[in-house]
Amino acid sequence: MTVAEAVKETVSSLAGQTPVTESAERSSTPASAKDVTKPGAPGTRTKALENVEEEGSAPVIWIPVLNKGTSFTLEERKEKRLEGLLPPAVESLQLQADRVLLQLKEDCDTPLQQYELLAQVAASNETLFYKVLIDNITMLAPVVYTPTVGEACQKFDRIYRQALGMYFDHVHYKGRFRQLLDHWPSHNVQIIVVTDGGRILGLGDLGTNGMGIPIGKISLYVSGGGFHPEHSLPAQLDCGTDNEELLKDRFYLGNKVPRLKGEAHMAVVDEFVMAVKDKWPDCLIQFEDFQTDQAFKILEAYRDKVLCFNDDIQGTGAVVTSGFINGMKAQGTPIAEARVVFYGAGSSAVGVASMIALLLQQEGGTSKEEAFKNIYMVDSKGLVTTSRGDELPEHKQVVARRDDVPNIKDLKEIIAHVKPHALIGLTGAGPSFDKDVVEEMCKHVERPLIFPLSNPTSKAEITAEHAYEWSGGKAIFASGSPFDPYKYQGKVLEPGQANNVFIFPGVGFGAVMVKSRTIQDEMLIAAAKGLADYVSPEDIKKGKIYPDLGELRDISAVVATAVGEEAFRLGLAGIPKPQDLGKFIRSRMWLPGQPKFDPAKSNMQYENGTAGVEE
Ligand SMILES: O=C([O-])CC(=O)C(=O)O
Ligand SMILES: [Mg+2]
Repeated sequence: MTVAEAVKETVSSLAGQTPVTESAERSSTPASAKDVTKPGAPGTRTKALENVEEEGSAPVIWIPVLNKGTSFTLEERKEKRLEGLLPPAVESLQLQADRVLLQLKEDCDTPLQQYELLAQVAASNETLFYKVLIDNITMLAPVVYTPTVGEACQKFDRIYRQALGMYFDHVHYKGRFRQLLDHWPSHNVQIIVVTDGGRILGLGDLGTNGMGIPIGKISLYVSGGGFHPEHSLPAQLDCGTDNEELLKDRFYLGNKVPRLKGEAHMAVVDEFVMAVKDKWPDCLIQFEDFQTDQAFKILEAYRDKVLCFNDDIQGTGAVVTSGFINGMKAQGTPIAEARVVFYGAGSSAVGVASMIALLLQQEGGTSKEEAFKNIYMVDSKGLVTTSRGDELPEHKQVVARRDDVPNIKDLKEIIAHVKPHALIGLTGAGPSFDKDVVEEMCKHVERPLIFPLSNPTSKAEITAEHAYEWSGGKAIFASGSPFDPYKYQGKVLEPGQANNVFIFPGVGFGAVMVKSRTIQDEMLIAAAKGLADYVSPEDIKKGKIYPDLGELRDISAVVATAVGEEAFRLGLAGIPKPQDLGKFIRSRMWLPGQPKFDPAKSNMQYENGTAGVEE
């Protein structure tokens, strides 16, 4: 006798009735106890009951994007056949959120435990997850995102409970990616963050463990940018891994094959991009944490063809450009005169340098060559020059110095030679700005910009404490991972967070809402300026050059509007121009507990005279 039959027999004997029919029992009795998956356990995105499978729909409490859990009213429980599937209390979303907050505070000893708890909530009830995240973004961004997400990626295969996104596995499914996309339950995906795990933060090749990054970025696209969760998709390209430890790890979840290189790698990326464009032509693809060479190749291949950008090259480029604009204001240095030393010459460093050079071009009316004259890149061999005798990869050739600079290797000596206004660390290598380096910076500029941007915290080039102590409290400090405020001689100094989280949610939302065909660097400069203007002149004078993360939603609305405006200016937007673009953007930002935006119910006015009709 199967479990289902046993249950039926018990039910009918208790009720003194003939056995209930299959259809009459379908919302209460599992066909097989083995098949029943509790909400939040693996497999809930799909079907868990045999009879449900036949009918093609699972109870709504098992679909994370639709589940409201104990918030379903008695009427809804009746209508959706949920009676008996929930405890009696009908709770508000706020009360549900209070419970999660209590659990986060009282039941979790470490940020990683909080990460795991939140992942569990996300896997069963996305509305609740986003309510908690949005209302507590300052406290929880460091949990779902940098720096805790770094640890979560390192341990992804150990703490794994839920897929939470899609995996494009080249070993088993190459040639079938388009078909795989049809398995994703949402029919309208507007934003995808994709990685191949090749260079996760400053932690190197983490293979499929890198999936934590798309999941974390997507949670900020929704909480910070305003996308509806149903319109978002975290994606992992499994291209193998060269990480020896993972290859030996019995829990590792990816294919244990060497990482694809060159054309074979590009073929997998290409199949993915083409599949997405075929299924969701207006969807934005954000490339994330690919190895430097591949990151540039991928960006060059698609930047003018499809709606996409690379967050490490362009997102980081824009966020640092924003801090640079405000930092120069705080210093009183005209932008066109500012000299910048980059410690590191990977994708992010070259991305930031190129973005700052574009700003210098725009502001100073200079040529590209002229703009690059104020930029000095340093890699493991010292100053990057065309004359130092090694063969430079393409991305370094753009930023290599062509003039007659000496071949210096030591960072302190380079600073003594260049006398920079800003020192930007993007090595991914950990502490490297020592006391001598900071003191040398201070010899030439009253308030030097010191930006240790490598993530997570352990990879930062210098801590806030050291930067403030060694500069006598003078440094204008911003880091990629958050640092706590620091008390220097009785004065509380607030480190800024120069993380692309201030840029990507707004850039993505703005570009998608105006249906931009592509994303151009001018749009990222517009984002950088929008972010820079968000900070008040009084704060800038005090050395506070970035806003607070607590304002992320409002910041993203401002960034999205600036990006949308620029898309219209460049002739890339695919909708008529709304009379009030800011209002248009804000009206579309989703909040938990609210229905999806319905264009039919909107009465937006457009510059071309149309009204009401939107998409
Ligand atoms: O994820 C972050 O915090 C910023 C980023 O893109 C990186 O470090 O690769
Ligand atoms: Mg990144």
